[in-house]
Amino acid sequence: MTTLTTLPPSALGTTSPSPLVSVRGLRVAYGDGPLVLDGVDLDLFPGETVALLGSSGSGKSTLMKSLTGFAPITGGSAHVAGHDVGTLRRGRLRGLRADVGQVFQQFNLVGRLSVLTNVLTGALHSAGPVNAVGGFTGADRRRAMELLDRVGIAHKATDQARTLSGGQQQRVAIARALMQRPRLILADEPVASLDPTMSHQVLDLLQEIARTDGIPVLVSLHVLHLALEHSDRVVGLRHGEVLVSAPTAELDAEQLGVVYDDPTEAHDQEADDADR
Ligand SMILES: Nc1ncnc2c1ncn2[C@@H]1O[C@H](COP(=O)(O)OP(=O)(O)OP(=O)(O)O)[C@@H](O)[C@H]1O
Repeated sequence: MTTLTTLPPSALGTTSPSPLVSVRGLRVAYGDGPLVLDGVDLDLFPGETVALLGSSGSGKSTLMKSLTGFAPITGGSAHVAGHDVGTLRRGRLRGLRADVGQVFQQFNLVGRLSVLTNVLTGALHSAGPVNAVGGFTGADRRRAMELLDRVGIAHKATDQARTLSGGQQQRVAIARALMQRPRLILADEPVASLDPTMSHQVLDLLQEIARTDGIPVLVSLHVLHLALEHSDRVVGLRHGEVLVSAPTAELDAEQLGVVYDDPTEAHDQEADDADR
């Protein structure tokens, strides 16, 4: 089995920033079950987009959940924006989760609410109970509109979210994540429900946000060539272990085949994507 690991460019040189996320020897098991993550190391640096690849069941979602305290850490450590996730008690998890913007495959918008209100709900992560009840401020509304403008759908602000296309809904979800002023963005299969054109647009947007705002973006993807086109670094998981961690520019589809149970899986995905 081949393990391909090189340091990210941002980790080289004397002026390199500290990682915002630092995971070492992470082990996760659900209940009495087997280890789902087995000794995972991961660093995420400001401004980089890291694609997370692996077969179904390899542990991609679990790794993301472990960064927000939603997965049972049984060994090793995960530090996220200054939080030591494995040691946080329930009350402190709120602070961690306010620092992490999340984007999901099914967008997770409230369909009957307006696009603008959906974006505003991102502000609730940092609001205390009084603010949450008291409504949103004018400054909140202005910021939400600016974010909708940034993601290209300000003209849809008053529409019900359920009336938007999938690609538009995912843009709303990204604006909502930005509303909470995240220090990290986790995107779990954000384009799995989108056509190829929309997929490229959404991934371009995430990469632009990472670069412009200096926020690390960790994005799990099933389609290999999307990872090669839209990331600065690739981390490949297989059966809960990191087999590949290298700058995207140093990788090709052949090398990434090692992360799949069936090496042809990677190439089949590209054919599937082209057929859609
Ligand atoms: N809440 C849970 N309880 C028990 N087992 C779980 C739970 N969540 C995930 N698992 C198991 O952990 C393993 C990894 O699952 P995970 O969802 O992290 O994989 P994945 O790589 O994200 O897969 P996919 O690409 O299909 O989303 C699987 O064997 C899964 O059955």
